[in-house]
Amino acid sequence: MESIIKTKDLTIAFGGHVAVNEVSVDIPKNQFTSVIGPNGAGKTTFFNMLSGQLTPTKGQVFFKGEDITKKSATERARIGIGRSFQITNVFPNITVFENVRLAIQSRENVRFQMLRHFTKYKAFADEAMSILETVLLKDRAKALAVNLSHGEKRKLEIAMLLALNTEVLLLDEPTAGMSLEEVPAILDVIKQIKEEENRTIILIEHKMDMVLGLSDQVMVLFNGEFLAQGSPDEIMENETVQAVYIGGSQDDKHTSEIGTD
Ligand SMILES: Nc1ncnc2c1ncn2[C@@H]1O[C@H](COP(=O)(O)OP(=O)(O)OP(=O)(O)O)[C@@H](O)[C@H]1O
Repeated sequence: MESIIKTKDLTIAFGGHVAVNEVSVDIPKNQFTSVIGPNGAGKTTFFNMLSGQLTPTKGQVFFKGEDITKKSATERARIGIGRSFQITNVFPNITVFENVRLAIQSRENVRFQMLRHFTKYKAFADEAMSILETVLLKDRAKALAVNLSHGEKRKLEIAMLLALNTEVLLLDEPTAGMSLEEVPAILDVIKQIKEEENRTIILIEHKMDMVLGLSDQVMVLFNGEFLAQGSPDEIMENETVQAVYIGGSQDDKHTSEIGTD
């Protein structure tokens, strides 16, 4: 299987604490890979090193064979690695539509300077509406971002990530904090993206049922260490994974399935 992202001995320490320890993995191209592991396993820290928000203490990140370890998050977005925006990147006092349109415009400005004439504006506007339709947020296009529910804000984050139009989408717990009614809608969105677009999706998720239903590949981290990688079935059958993660105490199990953040 062709890999798109590769890590070699990826390590980061905060003070004396090693949060990610010598993780070497291949993330397959055009596949859906989920990163799972109990709270504090190092999932978000690992993601931050893929997206360029954090610089590793040791080790390397490769994208299509190129060493990108020293590239900034902006440079990585430009070459094709996009990460779901935190809500701080959304302008609260403009509409949902305008947020997405501006994200598209910023993407285009990054690639080439363009004249802002009406046809270009219309192309951006049409694309923004199409993305909002994909993420099931078209009905809220005219709402101010500040007035969205938590679940709608997560959808807007995904919309803005799609607006970047990157080859790789990094999604960090897209359903975190959502109400139970909102989760299926966002699952549909992710399924739709997976089925319709030729993209590599890498997702951090606590909800095991979601991971198993959506993923082609699952990667397990535990205490900052790489534990296993394989198909959902292989991961479920892996005895080490069962011992430290799935078969943990009821409290651990609850935490890993439901998530706390
Ligand atoms: N900036 C930081 N400074 C110090 N310690 C950090 C920092 N970021 C993460 N850590 C520590 O690194 C470890 C891994 O954290 P990380 O957030 O990556 O785990 P996680 O698997 O994403 O957890 P969760 O599922 O709870 O989000 C934790 O022990 C955390 O406290």
